[in-house]
Parts: sequence; C-alpha cells; structure tokens
Amino acid sequence: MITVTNARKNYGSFAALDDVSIDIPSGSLTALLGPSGSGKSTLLRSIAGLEGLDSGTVTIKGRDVTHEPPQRRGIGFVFQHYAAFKHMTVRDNVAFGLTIRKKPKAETDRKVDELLEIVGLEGFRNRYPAQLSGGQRQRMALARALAVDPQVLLLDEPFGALDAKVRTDLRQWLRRLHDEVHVTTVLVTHDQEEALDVADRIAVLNKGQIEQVGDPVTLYERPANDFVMGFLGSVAHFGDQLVRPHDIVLERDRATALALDAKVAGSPGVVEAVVERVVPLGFEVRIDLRADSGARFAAQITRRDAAALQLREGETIHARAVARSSVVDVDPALAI
Ligand SMILES: Nc1ncnc2c1ncn2[C@@H]1O[C@H](COP(=O)(O)OP(=O)(O)OP(=O)(O)O)[C@@H](O)[C@H]1O
Repeated sequence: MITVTNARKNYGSFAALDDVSIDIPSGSLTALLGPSGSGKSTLLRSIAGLEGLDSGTVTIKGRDVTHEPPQRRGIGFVFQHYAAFKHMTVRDNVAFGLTIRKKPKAETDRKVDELLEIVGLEGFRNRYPAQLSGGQRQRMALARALAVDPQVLLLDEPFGALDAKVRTDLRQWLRRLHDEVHVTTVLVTHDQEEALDVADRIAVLNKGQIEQVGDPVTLYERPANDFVMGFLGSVAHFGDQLVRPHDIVLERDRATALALDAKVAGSPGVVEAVVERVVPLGFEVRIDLRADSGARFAAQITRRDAAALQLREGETIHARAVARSSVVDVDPALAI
C-alpha cells in the first residue's frame, strides 16, 4: 500500500497539490487522471521522491519515506520520453540497475532474459536504442525499471509520445504485464479511455485536489460530481441534469415517452426536440438535437434503434433519460 496523507506542494503562491490524501492498494494498477496542470505528475513525483512536499507524508508498505531520497524508496520510474543510454545495447540498458548494484553476471543475465521475454524484446538484446521503434523503447524502459524488483512502478504518461495505434496496443500489453507481475503500479494519464482501459482504480484530479477515487465502473456510472462525469465520457445537458448521450432514449410518440418516463423516479422529464443531424458512428448513431428552449444536446443510440425510428432531419422527437445512476445535477444556469 502507498499512502499519501495531506500532501501540499506550492510553486510560489500556486498550489499544485492542495491537501491530497490517497491510499493506493498493493498490487493495484491505479491511474491518476486529470486535465493538464491538475497535479498528476506532481503527485507521482512526490511518491517517487523526485519532488519534496511542503507538508504531508508518503508511506510505502507502512514505511514513512517522506524524507527518503528516490533511490531508497524501492521504486521504478518510466517517463514519457525515456532517456536510454544510447551507447549501450538493449541488454546493457535493462541490466543497468543490476550492474551498478554489482550483481553476479549469471544472475543479471538470467533476469535480463526473463524481462526481455516479458516485454517481448527477446530478439532485440544486442540492438542499440536508436534501432528500436518508440513503442519498443518504452517497453525496454519498463524492463529496465522492473529489473531491480521495485515495490512500486511509477509511470508518467509512458505512451504519451506514441501514435494512437501503438498507444492502444501498449496499454493492453501493460495490463497483461501487470496481471503477470502484480507490482503496485501508478500511471499518470490525461486520457480517460486509457485510464478506463488499463486501470483497476482511478483517481480523478482537478486543480491540485482529488475529486473521486474508485474503480472504473463506479466512476463512470456513479460520478461524484459533474467534473468527474464530464471527464470520464461525453455528457449531455438534459433538463436540469447531466446525462450520458447513450442514456437518452428517443420516442416518436409523446404519450409513450411520458408513460415510460413516469416510471423513473427523479427523471428530468420528457424533452421535445428537433432532430438536427443524424450521424452514423459505426455501431452507434449520434442524433444531434435542439430542444424548444434552443439548447442543443446529443443522444447516442444503436444502429438498430435508429433504423426502427427512421429519424429524419427537421422532425420533432421526444427524448427521455434512463440510467438514473449516471445522472448528476447541474448548475441551474446551464439547464435547458
Ligand atoms: N517546477 C515547477 N515550477 C513551477 N510550477 C510548476 C512546476 N512544476 C509544476 N508546476 C505547476 O504545477 C501545476 C501542476 O503540474 P503537474 O505537472 O503536476 O500537472 P499535470 O496534471 O501532470 O499536467 P500535465 O498533464 O500537463 O503534465 C501546473 O500548473 C504546473 O504549471
């Protein structure tokens, strides 16, 4: 378990961490998710010891490491742009931590072979970093961080500089790697899809504070507030509430819409809206709508439902919301 308690970090008068407390369970893969400048990297670097806190404490496995230097915290760290030793082979880069600890060569070789296999770089041991792709370099960085058997693996946007396809492949690979080695991992990302995809717990940060911590399903389905809801997926302003576009149901018939809506406690009601655009998105179809009040919102429905409704642009439809769990109240000024 990593425990951060009442962490504060100021840069001048700016609070990068404003009284942050979080428990990160052993063996979990926890994502620190938030917009740029929310304090994710500062929190990660504080856990690593690369940043000193103004106040508060960090413990790793029950040991207070607040005043310990990074090398005494039992951590492995991977950055977005990994600084590999260019003149060293992949083998020597991965072995680095073991070599400086003067481990016997046979033990080092065995460990490096095992790690290169885990990260899928067995055939690359004699190459130099310049002869690797970006994704391969980041995998080498992970192998290097894991070589010294860290208690904690800290990853700061490790796939941030890679293209979308490689990024998606690598995050699925990271999930499998984590299932294999179980090292407590903290991943900084600003990408909600990445966090939902790989993490078993997500902490959402905003302006130096933690808004909510939980598993991906809880955060998505039961966001604590509209910031978390908006950050974890698209939202529509519906009545006086925020809902997910796929939680809006469209009915051609007003009486049906009203009857079905009456069964939902606390519903924002039925909104009459004009279909402005029908946008096919593959499996789903997005319907851009304009309410009587002039407010615009979008519903997302399956192709099959869209085909059954046969919506035409310019016609009037009746919209209602379902899935009460993922509805949060919004500021009345934003309501439609
Ligand atoms: N060394 C520093 N000196 C002054 N301000 C800093 C320093 N490091 C970070 N900050 C500020 O602290 C805030 C939090 O930075 P941090 O890097 O933790 O954010 P982040 O959530 O990781 O953002 P990003 O996704 O853009 O990296 C930012 O507003 C940043 O400008």
